[in-house]
Amino acid sequence: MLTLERVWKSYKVGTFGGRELVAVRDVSFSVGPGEVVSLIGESGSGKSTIGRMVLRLNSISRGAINFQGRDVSRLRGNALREYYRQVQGVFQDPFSSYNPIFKADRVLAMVRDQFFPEVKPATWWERVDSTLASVRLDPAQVRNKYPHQLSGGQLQRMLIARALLLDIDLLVADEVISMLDASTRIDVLNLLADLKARGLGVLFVTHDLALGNYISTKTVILRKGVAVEMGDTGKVFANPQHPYSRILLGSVPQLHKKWSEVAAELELDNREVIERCLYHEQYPGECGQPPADPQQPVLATVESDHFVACAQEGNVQAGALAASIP
Ligand SMILES: Nc1ncnc2c1ncn2[C@@H]1O[C@H](COP(=O)(O)OP(=O)(O)OP(=O)(O)O)[C@@H](O)[C@H]1O
Repeated sequence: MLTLERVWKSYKVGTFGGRELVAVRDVSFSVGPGEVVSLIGESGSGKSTIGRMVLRLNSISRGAINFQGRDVSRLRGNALREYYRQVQGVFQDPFSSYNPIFKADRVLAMVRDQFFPEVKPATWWERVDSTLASVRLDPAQVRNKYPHQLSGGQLQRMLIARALLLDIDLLVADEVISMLDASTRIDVLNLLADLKARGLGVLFVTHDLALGNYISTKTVILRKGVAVEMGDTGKVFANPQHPYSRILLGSVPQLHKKWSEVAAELELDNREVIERCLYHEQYPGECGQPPADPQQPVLATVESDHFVACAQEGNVQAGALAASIP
């Protein structure tokens, strides 16, 4: 359904945009129907940039994102409108996604006006009510409310309901859980599991390993814009191969640990001697050096549905080395 093929993103930064920051480097993966794919990584690893490129909120510097066989960056007019009917995003801060002066009713009416003008109002409102009920919202309680009269969890579920009304195929869920309180978190997580069961694909952006492990079928571990390891969630979590993933996933059982503590350990790892590079056991070349053949795959196979990058990828040294787009 959704495929990223060797996607890069660089931002112009610094005074007058004189410097380039490579936020995403040569990342490829796919999301199929009924699949939840977690993008996991620390702050600044490029997770949101990938989500935003999928939603066309950021352009792609190199590579391609295809949805149902069509290059997303080439969609225009009706084809683009149809894309947004099929692919929607929900973000961390549900408050910022609403116009504060629009009641929920008005937002939901706009979906009909924009995408389904042929549906009769009575039929539309029946559809709205059953969709709200399906995300465990009481239509009578939420439809006539302004955003500030609803809780974060209710707003988040409203956004998911809006996406469902569009009958989407793919949801980009960017840190949708982080701002919610504990009981609402479980609700929204269970809702995402329902979506998976209905056959929707979900790109689940998170810095929370336990959440990623709980919800996803596939995991992509990002560091400094590089996918250092990816594959079937069970396999990646049970048998991590990249030095970064090993420390990162080694911290999963210690759920009390703060991200900053894990990050401090990871910085230590940068100075560790890398004993084994599975990637270079499969492909010729030297760790940390760009391959002679740019077409060479960026990940080696660990086992079926489980892939790993060079052990130096994503490290400080390698990041500096590959700072420019070829
Ligand atoms: N519009 C922008 N202009 C310049 N640099 C940007 C822009 N957006 C993101 N970046 C940079 O790109 C890198 C990746 O950012 P991104 O937001 O994708 O990371 P992230 O993994 O989602 O982080 P977080 O979990 O903190 O949201 C960071 O170094 C960030 O500072």
